[in-house]
Amino acid sequence: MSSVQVAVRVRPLNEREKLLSSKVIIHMRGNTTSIHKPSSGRVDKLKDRGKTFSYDYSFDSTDVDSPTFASQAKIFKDVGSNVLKTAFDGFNACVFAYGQTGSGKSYTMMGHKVDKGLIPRICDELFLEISNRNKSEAMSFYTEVSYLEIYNERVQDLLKKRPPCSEGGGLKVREHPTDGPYVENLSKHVVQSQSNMESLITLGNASRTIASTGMNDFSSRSHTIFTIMFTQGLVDGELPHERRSKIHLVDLAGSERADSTHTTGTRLKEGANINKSLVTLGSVISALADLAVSGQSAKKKQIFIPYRDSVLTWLLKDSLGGNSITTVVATISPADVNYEETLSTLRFASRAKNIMNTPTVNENGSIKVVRELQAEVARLRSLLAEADQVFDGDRSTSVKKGEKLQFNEEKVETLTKQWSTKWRDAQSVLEEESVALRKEGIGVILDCQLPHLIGINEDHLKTGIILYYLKEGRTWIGSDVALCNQDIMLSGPELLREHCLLENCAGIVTLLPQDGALCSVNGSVVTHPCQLTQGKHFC
Ligand SMILES: Nc1ncnc2c1ncn2[C@@H]1O[C@H](COP(=O)(O)OP(=O)(O)OP(=O)(O)O)[C@@H](O)[C@H]1O
Repeated sequence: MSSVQVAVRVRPLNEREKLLSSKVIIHMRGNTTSIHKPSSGRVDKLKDRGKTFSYDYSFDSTDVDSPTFASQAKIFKDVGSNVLKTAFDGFNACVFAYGQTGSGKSYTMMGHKVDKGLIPRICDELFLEISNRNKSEAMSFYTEVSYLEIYNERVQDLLKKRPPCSEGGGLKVREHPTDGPYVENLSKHVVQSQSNMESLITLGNASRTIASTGMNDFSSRSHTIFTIMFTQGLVDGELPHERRSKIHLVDLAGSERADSTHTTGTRLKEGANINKSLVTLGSVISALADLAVSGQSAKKKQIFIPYRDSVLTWLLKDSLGGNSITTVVATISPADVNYEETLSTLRFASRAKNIMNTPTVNENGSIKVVRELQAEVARLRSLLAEADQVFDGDRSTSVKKGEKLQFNEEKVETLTKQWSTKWRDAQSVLEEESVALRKEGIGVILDCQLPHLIGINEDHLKTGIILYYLKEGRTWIGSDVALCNQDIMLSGPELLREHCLLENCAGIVTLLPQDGALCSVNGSVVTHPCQLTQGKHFC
């Protein structure tokens, strides 16, 4: 069992709060956070209106010159590095940022280019650690990411263009009998470097639903979940090991109050949906907290956790009360004008502390079987050795044990081989640089982030489709009788020996037809250099 870790972070006063001459009502000391109610008169002043909460971390980011200032690097050191340790140990991890609109959730999770937040720092450190471990251990790694947003209770893939939710383009959430809730058809991208990861983050962020509200000029109007699926493989002696972990990094939309955000129309509808999932999140957290304190009592059986009441809680089911090591970062404003919202966030964070999760190391099931068989092999071997020393006259028992031993040994060998082949295949996908085949429904989808050509035979009765991956530099296309070797060899009546060449310069591909060669793009004949883009039909 592991309790949810809770951190609270207070940001500096913003320009609006300064214009309103707001007072700072948040004070942090060690792990505690105190809030003081803004006074409205002399009588108020006489009462002690301060409330103090204790958390795992209280991060004070109000004043960059203060010796206790909590920078982005400090948040990563205390929260992010723990996430990575958890993942390398084979557990699932989750961090989610919760707080009022404009309180610093996106700043904490994503940050800015020059002041990176948790997500980019975790990704950078992940690849740094992978390269360190690659040097010293016989280990290999396989990393995939997905990025989604939940907008108006619909799930949208941020890494793949699909019809907008308003046109019925939302993805479906389903439940796997053992792996739990998942998003059907959500794209997963194989990532092999930090720069690869950075491009995907930039791509996803550009697709987020953001708008200006009264509280924040760049307010996130959706909840986002950035997920890293991380697998480690190792053959230690004869024994294979495979551990998988999922890291969910969640940036929630802000809790709204129509009066403070001056919302109307679309923004109001968004606000209602954001509130719906945040209210459900609050109910789930309260129910889980009750569950943790109810021990073995009869009341425990009556506690219902309303995960299914919102898409957000349904997808985060495992991170809340399940198989994950989870951290909540509650972000708050220091200003007196936000007293009510801030107090409500601090109370939410306090309740979240009570949640108990049950993280377990995620091992590949077939490898568990190999381990158990190995243990059985060792046991049978020692029984046979004992029987040889003290011959008890019962040969048939020894023969049976010997046969079982041989059977188990063969099974261990076969399963180990099967796993090694599967793992090697996964690794070769990485080597082929981001080219991956994915089953989708009854079809197969090709994910390729590099420039490529797909060759379709003119004879429609032939079913072979060839993928030509376009390397950086020049790719020559011609016939097999050309004077110099052609990279792509085709055949056909009008094909010249050296027909054309494709020049790939940092992902920009230009077609250069040779003199007299018949080339066409989207049905128009091309005789001069022409830039090709995704989806063009080139003959
Ligand atoms: N710790 C901090 N230090 C400096 N600036 C901060 C900090 N936290 C937030 N800010 C600034 O405050 C503004 C609002 O922050 P941010 O967009 O992260 O809020 P949010 O909670 O994600 O809001 P929303 O829910 O509306 O998306 C941004 O301009 C951000 O740069």
